[in-house]
Amino acid sequence: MENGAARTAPAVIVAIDGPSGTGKSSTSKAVASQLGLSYLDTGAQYRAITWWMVNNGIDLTDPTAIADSAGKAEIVSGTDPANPTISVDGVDVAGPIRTQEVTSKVSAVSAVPEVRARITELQRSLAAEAEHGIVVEGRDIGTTVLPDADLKIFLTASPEARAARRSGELKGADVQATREALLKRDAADSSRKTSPLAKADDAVEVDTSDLTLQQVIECVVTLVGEKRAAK
Ligand SMILES: Nc1ncnc2c1ncn2[C@@H]1O[C@H](COP(=O)(O)OP(=O)(O)OP(=O)(O)O)[C@@H](O)[C@H]1O
Ligand SMILES: Nc1ccn([C@H]2C[C@H](O)[C@@H](COP(=O)(O)O)O2)c(=O)n1
Repeated sequence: MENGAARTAPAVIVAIDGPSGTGKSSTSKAVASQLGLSYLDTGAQYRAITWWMVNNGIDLTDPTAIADSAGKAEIVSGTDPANPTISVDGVDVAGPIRTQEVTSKVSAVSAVPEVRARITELQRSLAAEAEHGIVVEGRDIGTTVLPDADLKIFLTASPEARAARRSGELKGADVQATREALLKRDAADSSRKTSPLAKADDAVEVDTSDLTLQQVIECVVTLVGEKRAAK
């Protein structure tokens, strides 16, 4: 659908969840662009708060210290799918939040209930402000952040496919080590007490292991079209 046509369609809220490397960001950004919707990468928000805590010397082995500083950083997300942005206290952190250090620490920070409450509030207000609708991707969007979303998708892929994708991105990183790191983060994200990574009962599960990115995008665009037609 052209963007002009999308503007006349009813606003739609799409939640896309799933483990790391299943294609959430790539799919969500493309679907939002194609349909004229806003786009929110919630993982970037958890990474941003983790980056702030690392930079401010917070002891990340101490959940109380994490909880005490959960409200201190000002996190701002730009929701244009053509130019998604993320800043902390006015500093563009799009690059720094992707370091190995932040990646290895984000699960510990995002497991703390006070952090989740703060970030969930931000996510809900961004979704409420999105005039034409929004695609929000993460781990708990369909189950917790936006339980009334019009469409919920849960993307999966085999650990092998996900590791191969990520190793390609990291230019020759060891596939086995990448696979272990992905599985370790998934285990931590799935086993935390507060809003763990989980498929909502009413989510559509899409296994992307043997699909091209384009096929996944087309599948989600079709599902959004069906939901809109039924509205
Ligand atoms: N269906 C697909 N086939 C092949 N490669 C894909 C597919 N989907 C995504 N990719 C590639 O896999 C990599 C990871 O995708 P993406 O960042 O969208 O995943 P993600 O689920 O958002 O991961 P994370 O949760 O870790 O941020 C990217 O390089 C992307 O281009
Ligand atoms: N809704 C969300 C989104 C992300 N997280 C946490 C768990 C992830 O390991 C981390 C980074 O996410 P990514 O950039 O890999 O998508 O953030 C979460 O707990 N809830």
